[in-house]
Amino acid sequence: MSSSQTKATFAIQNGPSFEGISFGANKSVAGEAVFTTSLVGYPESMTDPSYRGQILVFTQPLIGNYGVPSGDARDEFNLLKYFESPHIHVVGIVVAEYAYQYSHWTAVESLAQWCQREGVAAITGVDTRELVQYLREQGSSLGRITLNDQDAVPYVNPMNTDLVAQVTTKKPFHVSALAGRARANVALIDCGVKENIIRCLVKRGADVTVFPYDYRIQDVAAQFDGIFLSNGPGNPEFCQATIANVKELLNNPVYDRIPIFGICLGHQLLALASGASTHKLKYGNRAHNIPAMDLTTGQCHITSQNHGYAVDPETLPKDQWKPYFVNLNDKSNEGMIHLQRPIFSTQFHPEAKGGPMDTAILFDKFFDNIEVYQSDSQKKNSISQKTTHNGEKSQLQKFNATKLAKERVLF
Ligand SMILES: NC(=O)CC[C@H](N)C(=O)O
Repeated sequence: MSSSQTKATFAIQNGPSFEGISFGANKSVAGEAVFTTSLVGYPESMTDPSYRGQILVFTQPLIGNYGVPSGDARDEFNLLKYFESPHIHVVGIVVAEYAYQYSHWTAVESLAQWCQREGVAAITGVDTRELVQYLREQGSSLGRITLNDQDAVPYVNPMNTDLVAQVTTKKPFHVSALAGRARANVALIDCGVKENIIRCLVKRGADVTVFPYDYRIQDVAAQFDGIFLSNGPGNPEFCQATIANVKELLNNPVYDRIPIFGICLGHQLLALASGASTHKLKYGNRAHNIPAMDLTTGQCHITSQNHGYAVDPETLPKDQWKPYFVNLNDKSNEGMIHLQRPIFSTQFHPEAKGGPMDTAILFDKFFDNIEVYQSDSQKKNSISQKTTHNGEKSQLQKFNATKLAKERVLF
């Protein structure tokens, strides 16, 4: 250790402590300690809003070697090219060996510089094998990073707070398909959506309107060809307003042809809205190579995942739903499909960029459902009649997508 380096400690509540060196912000932090076995994708993972409030331990020993790409770079849809959201959401990271030298054609700064700028703590020199063995046996635990010249901060459990409220867009915004390519209008409920999910939709020809997580989506459903429920952080039970809104979509027969697709938290919210339950997993699934079997075909897909909760498949109403995918490692539920309606959801991330793209085909399935719905104009019209009949007047008239913000509204 050189004289310019700051010593740091990573401690687990009621568990072991590890000494190391700080390479991040000059700040002590606390959160839920979780681990990922992904080999690549630290910029994507750290900016994924689903990681809000967590301290992320990387089992890949060398981290930082390809630096950090530009957070300003945009693609042809004006979406962030390299990040999943504009800022880092983990409160801290723990690595075995930080690569002080980085090299990559997209890199504009080092991981250390990025963490310092974003106020994120980072510690290197930790035996992450020993640490992860502990977390695997003990289950996910609270942890904290303390810079040794500072007082330790109290342990906090981010799962006791409404994290989705912190990451959802504050106002609706709109992302358009390329000119001349639009073939569907999709409403996306933003519980902490990743940029690549929006990209997967607009790339296939959707004009996407993104709504705050508690927006009464049933009031505007008439003007959309499909509804998407996003990923997001924390315990799904905190999203009571979203659950109530989705429940109305599920229970009112007027909506019974509208396609719905949910990913990760979106899957859990659909399950809760259907009357099923969720539980916290012992230590969650965070990796890019988790096998999930499609129960309708018997095929196994290698999937990207990042979740701490799971749906209890036996609590799904059997006359309406069947499990769609199952995790071949721990046998947890990985998705569900409606028996009568064009609705399905997955616990894994079919869009995930750091990992395999085996299941991106599920976005095509959503668009197939949308096409069927679009050709059923009678059904679509009955929704607009319902929304006007109620005296709640559809917000269709006053809702003009072209006037909306073009990116997420942070404050
Ligand atoms: N990536 C996600 O959407 C995570 C969902 C939920 N917060 C969980 O941890 O299970």
